[in-house]
Amino acid sequence: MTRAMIGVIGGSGLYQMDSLTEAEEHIVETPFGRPSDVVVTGKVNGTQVAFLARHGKGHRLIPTEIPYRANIYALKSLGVRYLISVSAVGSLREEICPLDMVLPDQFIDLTKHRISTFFGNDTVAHVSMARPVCPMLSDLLAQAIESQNFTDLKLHKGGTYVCIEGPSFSSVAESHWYRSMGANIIGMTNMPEAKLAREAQISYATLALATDYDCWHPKEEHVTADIAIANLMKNAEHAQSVLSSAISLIDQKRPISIAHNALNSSLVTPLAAMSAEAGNRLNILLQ
Ligand SMILES: CSC[C@H]1O[C@H](OP(=O)(O)O)[C@H](O)[C@@H]1O
Ligand SMILES: Nc1ncnc2[nH]cnc12
Repeated sequence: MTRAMIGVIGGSGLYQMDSLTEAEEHIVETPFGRPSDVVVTGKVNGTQVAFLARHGKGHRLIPTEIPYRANIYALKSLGVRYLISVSAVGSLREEICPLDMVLPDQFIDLTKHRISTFFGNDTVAHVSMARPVCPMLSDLLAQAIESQNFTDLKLHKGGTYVCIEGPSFSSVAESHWYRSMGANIIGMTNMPEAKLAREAQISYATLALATDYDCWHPKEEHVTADIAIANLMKNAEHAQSVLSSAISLIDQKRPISIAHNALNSSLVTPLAAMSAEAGNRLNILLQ
């Protein structure tokens, strides 16, 4: 099967990569089931990339239903070492306007119904999530955004993404509560995705695209799916050009990431003490 060092997970509004040539679709089976959709491999400016639509083509999966483990495992089994997550988010800050881009560097996980680890069943590991985003990868995304000279949006480097279970949007009280926690943006999908990427030793960074002001803002309309979707289309167009440029930069620089050897200091169960089945299951993550 074709291998790719760089992976892209496309969120709401981003169901394919326009710049991908020589596209091949792969139905990937994993010990954690099938991913959200086929993984599409192909070339962007000559660099091999693997793309996966997080909600499936046609947006069929609510955030709770997304097979996060299968998605990350499938990408890792295709050779992915750098993963760009593209996500629609609500803004929890006045200065982050709809259409702006944010490169979050922290997450708060408020999800309730998702399995957030590959471990268990005979294997124990505790990875560090102190710095969940790879700073070098995020810097390359920033360079790619700046190289586009967008005039209609701002880039915000850093910030905290609070991840809720959804699929309903928040109440006004919750929205104020997230602001009081110090969160800057809100979404429903980056957890447990970022945790699983770390367990799979994949460098992870999010390109967050603001669609709305959630519902805390005294003057702006409370978010609805229609409001978010109206901005998603413009955001997706911006994201396509950023991705092409970021992929070339990542291929040139291939930055070292703490994620790449995250399991060196985190695996508690010695490989020799695991069952053969558990060892095989984790083999891909350990590569
Ligand atoms: C259609 S707006 C709400 C939807 O968009 C975000 O998804 P993604 O991160 O995949 O772009 C948000 O988390 C919700 O799932
Ligand atoms: N306000 C919001 N809350 C949660 N997820 C979102 N995705 C886009 N806007 C959002």
